[in-house]
Parts: sequence; structure tokens; C-alpha cells
Amino acid sequence: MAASLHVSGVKTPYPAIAKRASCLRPVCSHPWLDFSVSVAPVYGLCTSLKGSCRTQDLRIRCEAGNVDIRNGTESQCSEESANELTCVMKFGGSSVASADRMREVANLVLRFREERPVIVLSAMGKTTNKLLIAGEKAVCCGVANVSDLEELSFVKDLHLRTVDELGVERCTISKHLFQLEQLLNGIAMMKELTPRTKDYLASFGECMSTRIFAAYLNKIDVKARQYDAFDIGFITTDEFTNAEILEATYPAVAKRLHGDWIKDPAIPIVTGFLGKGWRTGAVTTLGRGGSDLTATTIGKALGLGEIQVWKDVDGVLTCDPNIYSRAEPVPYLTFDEAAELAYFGAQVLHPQSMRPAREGDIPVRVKNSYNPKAPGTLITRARDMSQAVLTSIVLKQNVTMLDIVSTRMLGQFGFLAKVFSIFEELEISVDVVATSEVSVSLTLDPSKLWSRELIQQELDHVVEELEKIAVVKLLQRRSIISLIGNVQRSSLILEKAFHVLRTNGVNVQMISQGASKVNISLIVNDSEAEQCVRAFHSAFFESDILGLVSGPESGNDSI
Ligand SMILES: Nc1ncnc2c1ncn2[C@@H]1O[C@H](COP(=O)(O)OP(=O)(O)O)[C@@H](O)[C@H]1O
Ligand SMILES: N[C@@H](CC(=O)OP(=O)(O)O)C(=O)O
Repeated sequence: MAASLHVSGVKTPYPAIAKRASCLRPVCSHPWLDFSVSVAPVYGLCTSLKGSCRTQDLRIRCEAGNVDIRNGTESQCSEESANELTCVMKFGGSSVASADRMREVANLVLRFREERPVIVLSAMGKTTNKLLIAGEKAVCCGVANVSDLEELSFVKDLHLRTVDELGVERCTISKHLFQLEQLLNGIAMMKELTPRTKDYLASFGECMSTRIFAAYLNKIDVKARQYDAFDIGFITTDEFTNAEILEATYPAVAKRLHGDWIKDPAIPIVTGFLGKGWRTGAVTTLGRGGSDLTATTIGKALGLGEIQVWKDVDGVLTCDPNIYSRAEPVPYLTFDEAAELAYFGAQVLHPQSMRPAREGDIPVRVKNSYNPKAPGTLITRARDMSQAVLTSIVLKQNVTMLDIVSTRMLGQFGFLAKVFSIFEELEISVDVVATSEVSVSLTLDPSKLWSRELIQQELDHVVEELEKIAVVKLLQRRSIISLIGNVQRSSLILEKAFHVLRTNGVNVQMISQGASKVNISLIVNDSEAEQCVRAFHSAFFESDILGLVSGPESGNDSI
């Protein structure tokens, strides 16, 4: 569609793209643009281009290349930059759960074709869960029964049905299906499923979804190239099931993807979630939900303009919609808020995924592949906090808490040092901490404990060690409710929160406001936690909280 376009100054903060634009040649310093362009509406928005378009959602093209309108400046891409990969689009399991969904995702990718995206895919639907359950069952079902495992049949049927419905060759995945069954036979024979084998087993999900998707794009004449992350430089620690990405990954991945693109452009389709252990050379996984981290790592490695994370919800929501159905999308978040939210248990983002985006200063957009028109959530370094009170409520359940009171065998300084050195020696992560001179209460990171066996023995061992210097109370089945928001308004948040807790008859067992300044954590009993989240949501998001306040609370009330 050719159109004449008038755009005034852009309000949305878009630092990474602005940075990128600054290396391009400005064509005009005037804050108004007035020329004839070919317009590609993104997400189905802005087909009418006059006046108040959401300019952050617009890409405007003219024949000479891309014209970017960012932070009120305009610039024209050089020939060279017009040829680069510019964004990453990650689609989670829910987005690619069937042949129909893969077609939908292909349409979305085509809408962004001019952006030259890198695509990251998770395994189809619940494939990862099914593979891991099949592995557990294979340990004790006997080799003769492996081929009858319900989960293996499910995975085979799903993938074969998908290739058939998409009209791609079965040979795209037949080798993987064969190897998968061989692996399960091996597990049955050994009667053992090690973390290393678990990762290799889980990798079949992403290896197959990406092969199917790339084959489908090629079938519809969109040139695509499949990549296994462990073959293109995703180097990790050898901490199977929860590996960390090492620095060497960034240059290696950039070199491979960029090099291939320059030689022979084809949309890269990369497996999410997977890496290669630097010592063992074996396949590793980045922890459940790890494809988000794959996407942000690629974004940083290639210095891309935007990282899109496509889910089955309208962005990051004010709380888990499974706990409270009236949760609403949060339009803007900072990296710090998103990181805190993810770390404290919001399933929507992988806990480590914000780190590369923050380091590369690359905006992350969380979108709904089932509802692409919804604006989603934009995550950037900074945002306007003047009206912000609470952003989101996050619940982490089944947490273990320890109350540790000094027996005064050690001095005040020695006490805390000794407590934390015990956790260091036992390699157990601590989540929330509150201290006084002679006591400390803390929660243990359940994901770190769950990833191991012998949980109870480990806990007993911690308690035994701590009891050498303190009186210890182990409290299980606790929940952490994290209030993520503008801690500049902490008094207002706490006043409101405690009012809600009192009216619901809930006693808080520990409270912590960390140095991050975006999070207040409250520890309550598991049995009371969901009810609290719903009550907090009503109080903070379904009433005019700023309107209720007068005086200093209505502004930024930092002391
Ligand atoms: N605060 C939240 N905002 C959005 N979704 C949330 C939140 N907390 C939990 N969720 C859950 O996270 C799911 C999306 O994450 P995930 O399943 O990892 O997506 P995908 O597999 O598409 O990457 C949603 O369907 C929702 O049920
Ligand atoms: N397939 C992996 C990795 C992942 O990121 O999945 P998803 O994007 O569907 O959460 C998992 O289930 O953990």
C-alpha cells in the first residue's frame, strides 16, 4: 500500500534501536516525515497511517532501504545494514503445538520477512514433558515394553501427523524418531536415567520441531536453514538439566549465523533450550523454558534490534492467569522488573533470559501468537515510572524456609559469614533473606533443590551443619509472594498489602525488600497463598490505588 505519512515525535523508549540507528546515515533532522512510502503494517495494526499510529509497531520502507522512525529521528539504512539479520522471533511450545499452529507461525514469520528474523523454536506442545516421562518409565519398564510406552507413541504420532499434514517428507524426522526409541531402549537396558541422558533425551523435541518447520518453509518457497544450537557455538557449563551459557557462545554464534547469512541468505531456524557442555561435549539443556534464553542470547550475539518472544498469552500479565483469570497484560516493563518477575517464578519468562537482553540493551517484546494484534509487553532498560505502583504479583509455591538463631558461639560478624559458608559448601542457593543481629531467616531456591535427587537428605544435612552454631527451625510448604513494582512507593504498597493480609486473616512469616528496588517478597503458608494473590490483585489492579492516596504518596515518595 503506498501512502503519504505524517509522524510526530515518538514517545516510546527504544534505546537499543536508537543506538543501532545512530550508526546509520540520517536523512532528515526534521521531526515530521512527509513522503510516499510502501508501508508494511506489523501485527495487523496501523493500516490507516494518519495521526496517532503506534509508531513503535511500524516499519516503514522506501525503495532505498529501511527508514526507521525511532525516538523522533529518522535515518536511512545503508546498503550493508539492509542486508543484516535484524530481529529474533522465539515461538514457545504452545505456539507450535500442531500443524495448524506451525502454519500460523509461518504466516507470522512471513509478515516479518523484511526484518530478516532469526527464528528460535521450542519443542511442539508438551513434547518435553512426554519425553522426560518416557525416560522415567523406561528405567523400570523393561526393553521389551519400550515401544509400547504411551508417551513414546504420543511423540511419534504428533510428529508424524504434523509432517503429513504440512506435506513435508517423513524422512525429515524419521532418523530422530528411530534414535529416540534406541535411546529409550538403552535407558531400559541400563535401568538408569542420568541428568546427561535426560538432556540428550529432551533434545529430540527441539531437534524435530525445527526440522519440520524449516522443511515446511522451504516447501512453501521461503528459504530456511535449520540449526542445532549445540552445533553452532552454544557453549555451556556441564551442569546437565540446568546449564549456564558461557561467554564464548556470543562470538561463536554470531560468526556462524552471520557468516552463513552473508554467504547464502536463508531464514535461520534454531533449536531453543539446547547447548553443548564445554568439557563433556555432550548436549545440555538450559533449564525448563530455556528457549527464551536461547532467543535473548542470539539477540545479544548478533546485536539485533529486537527480541520477540511469542507465547499463548497477551504478554506478561499482572499475575498468573491460572491463579486468577482477571489478570491483565502489563504494557511496559524494565529489564530489572522482568528479571525479578521471572526469577521469582512467573513461568512466562525463563529466569536468566533477561541478562543477555539487558547487557545488549535490546528491547524484548512478549507477544501472543494466538492473538498477534494484542500489543503485548515491551521490556526495555527504563520506562516512565511516574504512575507505576504495582506491576505484577508472582507466586512461588512449595518453598522451604529456615529460621536460624545464633547460639552465640560466634561473634555477630562470624555468625552470618558461617551460615552462608555452609550454603556455599553444600552448593545450595538461597532466595529470600531477612536478618537481625543474631538470627537469619531464609528460603531455599526450590528449582535448585528439585533438580537433584535426595532432597530430604540434603535438607537434613544443611540442618545438621547449621545446628553446630545455631538453633534451626525447618519450615516446609511455604510460598513466596513477590510484589514487583515501583518500590519508590514501598510505603503505599506495604500499607495496602498489610491491609489485605489482615482482612484475609493471613500472617506474614517473613518479609524482604532487596537492593533491586523492584521487589517486595512476603512469605506465607502454601495453603493461604493463592487466596492472597487474588486478594492482592483486586486491591492493587481493580481499584484506583493512586486516587485513594493524598500527600506525598501520590508522588515518588522515596525518603
Ligand atoms: N505473570 C504471568 N504472565 C503471563 N503468563 C504467565 C504468568 N505467570 C504464569 N504464566 C503462564 O505462563 C504461560 C506462558 O509461558 P510458557 O508456557 O513458558 O510459554 P511458551 O511455552 O509459549 O514459551 C502462560 O500460558 C501462563 O499460563
Ligand atoms: N521445550 C523446553 C524449552 C522451552 O523453552 O519450552 P517453552 O518455550 O514451551 O516454555 C521446555 O519445555 O522446557
